[in-house]
Amino acid sequence: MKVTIVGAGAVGASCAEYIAIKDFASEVVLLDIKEGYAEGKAMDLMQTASLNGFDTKISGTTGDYSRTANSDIAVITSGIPRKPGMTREELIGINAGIVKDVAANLIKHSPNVILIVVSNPMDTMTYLVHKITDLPKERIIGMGGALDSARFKYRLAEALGAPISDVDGMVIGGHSDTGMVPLARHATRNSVKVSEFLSADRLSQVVEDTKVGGATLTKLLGTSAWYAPGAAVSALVQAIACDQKKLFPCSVLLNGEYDLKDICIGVPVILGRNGIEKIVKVDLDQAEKDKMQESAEGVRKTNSLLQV
Ligand SMILES: NC(=O)C1=CN([C@@H]2O[C@H](COP(=O)(O)OP(=O)(O)OC[C@H]3O[C@@H](n4cnc5c(N)ncnc54)[C@H](O)[C@@H]3O)[C@@H](O)[C@H]2O)C=CC1
Ligand SMILES: O=C([O-])CC(=O)C(=O)O
Repeated sequence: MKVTIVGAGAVGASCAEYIAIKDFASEVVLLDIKEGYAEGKAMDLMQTASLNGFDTKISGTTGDYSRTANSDIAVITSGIPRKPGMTREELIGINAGIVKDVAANLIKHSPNVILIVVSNPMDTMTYLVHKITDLPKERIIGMGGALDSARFKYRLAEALGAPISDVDGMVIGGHSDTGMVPLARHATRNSVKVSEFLSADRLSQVVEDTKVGGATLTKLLGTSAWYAPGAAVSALVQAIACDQKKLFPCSVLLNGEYDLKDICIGVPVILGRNGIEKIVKVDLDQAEKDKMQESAEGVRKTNSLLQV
């Protein structure tokens, strides 16, 4: 199993580290445009192999896509992150050009690749990759919901005073400060609805804290987060590589599902060796449906800025 990660920055390197530690891939190639950067990150990570006990071979290259040839899975983490006070949508001007170029290069050398798009604004970048490539839609996956759901579980556990392993919950919708739709009505503590433990006010605080999860960390760190994003990407890569048939919310191209068409937005999917193996329909009530449509409007507004 060969995995390429383009963009050896904070998220790309974190993702490579988690993939290596989980030890399911034979090879990880890091590629960056900054001279020597991917090579340096790869060497540093390889020097953790004997300490962390993995056999995954990690290598780095400055811009040589021939080294990525025949990748099974490729992750796009190239592009600029936001600074405090910015929205993800403001990154579109620079990141659209980068993602376009990177996706074309990856597919040229690995026509059978499954692409995971991470660069922001992620739903729009995922849509862009659909527009400019002819990869089947099952092989283009945007990562956002897996991370947002992990943050939702963190906030739920905090409010409940419970261990995170007791908590389950999912976030669908757009990966943006206003567009996320945390499914609070469906969240559980060991099968019991969280509304049995939390007041409506406390639960809506959890929802709001979840939606601004990325912005909160960007303010604290001066740039956006990388550990949880890297872990979330590695979980998707593992689900595909190991044919796990796991369910994650991912940004995928919809054709009528959730009453949406010609848009990439977060919905629950089953991930396996073929990429997106199924889009899962969750029963939403009217308020949740309305939030999903509102979220889609926001994503469409950003999509309209694309020049494709
Ligand atoms: N979808 C999600 O849930 C998340 C998305 N992100 C996004 O991921 C992206 C990366 O974030 P960080 O790793 O923190 O940024 P970073 O600045 O640490 O790393 C980005 C890397 O991309 C490289 N790069 C730029 N243009 C390139 C090109 N044409 N080819 C190859 N490499 C290129 C840069 O040299 C840099 O090393 C950002 O757009 C950020 O907003 C970050 C966290 C979560
Ligand atoms: O907040 C950001 O800009 C990066 C990101 O998408 C996240 O951490 O959720």
